Amino acid sequence: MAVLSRLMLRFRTSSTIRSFCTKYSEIDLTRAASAEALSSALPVEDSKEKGRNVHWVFLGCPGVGKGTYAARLSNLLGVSHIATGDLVRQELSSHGPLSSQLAEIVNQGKLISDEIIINLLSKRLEEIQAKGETGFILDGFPRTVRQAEILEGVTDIGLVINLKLREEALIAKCLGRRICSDCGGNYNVACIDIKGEDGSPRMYMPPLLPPPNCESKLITRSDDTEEVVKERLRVYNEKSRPVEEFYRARGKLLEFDLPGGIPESWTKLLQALNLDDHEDKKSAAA
Ligand SMILES: Nc1ncnc2c1ncn2[C@@H]1O[C@H](COP(=O)(O)OP(=O)(O)O)[C@@H](O)[C@H]1O
Repeated sequence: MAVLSRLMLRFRTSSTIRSFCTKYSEIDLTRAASAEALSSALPVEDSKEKGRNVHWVFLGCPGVGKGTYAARLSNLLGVSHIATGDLVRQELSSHGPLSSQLAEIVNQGKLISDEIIINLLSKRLEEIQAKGETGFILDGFPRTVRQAEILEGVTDIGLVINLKLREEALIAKCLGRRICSDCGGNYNVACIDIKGEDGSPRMYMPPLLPPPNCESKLITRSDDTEEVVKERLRVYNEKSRPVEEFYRARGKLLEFDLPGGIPESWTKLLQALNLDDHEDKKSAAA
């Protein structure tokens, strides 16, 4: 508890918080800045039901496929998938008081402040708790060592899966990403075929094309331009790469090199997680 109080104190008195207090008076900053908010929103553990104790995190560069595999795994284990990038995009589309400031940060490829992201995450965790759920898979959080410390102070993360892919494939995947503006389906028009060099295997990822009824409704994320993707990769290396080390040092990091497209990678990921005998795996992949 003392550790948590110290974290909260540091969190509350930082200059970032003070500047946001002045700038974004619309949001409840005491709550936003409080690790306590996150702590109280976290579901209470109950080991009796399947997946309820899963408190896992997906790490990895932009475009690596965190969303795809976190969603499939959540489906398989019957727990909530919480993607902080989706929470940010929801906030943007709500056209609330924070929207224009957030849009500027996201479209520059920068990170949202810890306090705003924790505020959004706390609200989502409260919704999950209200539904009586206790397990979750986080995707896109933590993204800084500070966020990791705050999370570590309020819950015990069991496993951190670090997805890895070569940088040229990451850029191609981000640029090929498409979303159906009608059904929200995620697709990718990139066909990635990278020849193996120096003993590394060939990397082949076929496109994930939309069904005919989505074809005319495809949109691209505003931060998926080449310039912004490169900045997001730079920011990942600067701010999020140390988070890998944070969890490696605690023996929680599972490194996973994606071998290729979704079917092959999903099968190998389940093997790495010792979930390959899971009875529901076929339906989860649907
Ligand atoms: N934990 C976080 N901390 C700060 N900013 C975040 C966080 N999660 C998401 N964001 C913001 O939302 C944007 C989109 O996030 P996400 O969809 O996870 O992107 P990516 O494809 O780069 O992994 C990020 O570039 C960042 O501006």
